[in-house]
Amino acid sequence: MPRFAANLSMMFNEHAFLDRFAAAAAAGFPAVEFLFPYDFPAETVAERAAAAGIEIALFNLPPGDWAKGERGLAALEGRSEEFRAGVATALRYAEALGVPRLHMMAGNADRRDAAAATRYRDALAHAADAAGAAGRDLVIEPINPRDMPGYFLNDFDYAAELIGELGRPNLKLQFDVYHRQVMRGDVLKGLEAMMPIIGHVQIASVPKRNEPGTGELDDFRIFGTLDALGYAGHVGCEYRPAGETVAGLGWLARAGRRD
Ligand SMILES: O=C(O)C(=O)[C@@H](O)CO
Ligand SMILES: [Mg+2]
Repeated sequence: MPRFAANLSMMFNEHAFLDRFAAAAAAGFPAVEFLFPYDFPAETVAERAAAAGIEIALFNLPPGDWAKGERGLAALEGRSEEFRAGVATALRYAEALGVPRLHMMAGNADRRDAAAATRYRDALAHAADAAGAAGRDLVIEPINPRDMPGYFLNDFDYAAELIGELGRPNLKLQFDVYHRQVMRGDVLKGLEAMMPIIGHVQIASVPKRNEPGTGELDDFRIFGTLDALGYAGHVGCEYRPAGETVAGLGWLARAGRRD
């Protein structure tokens, strides 16, 4: 069975953010992930995770003004100083929280705009190098245009090409099964082909983005494939519980039973 990480931005929303670490641990998760820790001092988040005895698998670099619709700064014009400050902040949090990898969001920009593509590439090289110097991985995630219209990184092959071209050993792909299925399908072959560059996996049912096992894919077969491919990283459970979080965890018991 893969190492599941509860996504605290979507799951356990019955509790305040800092209480979700203990709730996830009590529900049997060995790890968590979330969008952003920056509303709280790093030391406070670290204390809550340590008290719950739970590992933090991943969080994102600061995204710009999320409430105003910004979804990362990397490809945006005139924001490189803010982007670089965000990289430093994220690495400070990663150190305090003992987090091995960070997700760099791209921002809303047109991938066919050569200037935006150059900005994205430069930002990626900078963030990967800074993360590498701090002993951390950096991951990038193609996101489907239905959920995030206008998002720059909306193609798996493009992401894989960039990772290959930049050639940083700590720069990897975040393979979100939900986005892959919405954009392209061919999930099992995609996992197989991209496994050498995959640094993090996320899962949710398609199309409702609820619990695994409730949508159009055989999510349990996907878990088996990840095991068969030797994937040793985390699988982030980035889904919106259809009801109360714990009441919807039957899928986790079933994944453990492999039936
Ligand atoms: O939306 C997703 O999928 C994510 O993984 C987030 O980190 C970015 O919004
Ligand atoms: Mg995702």
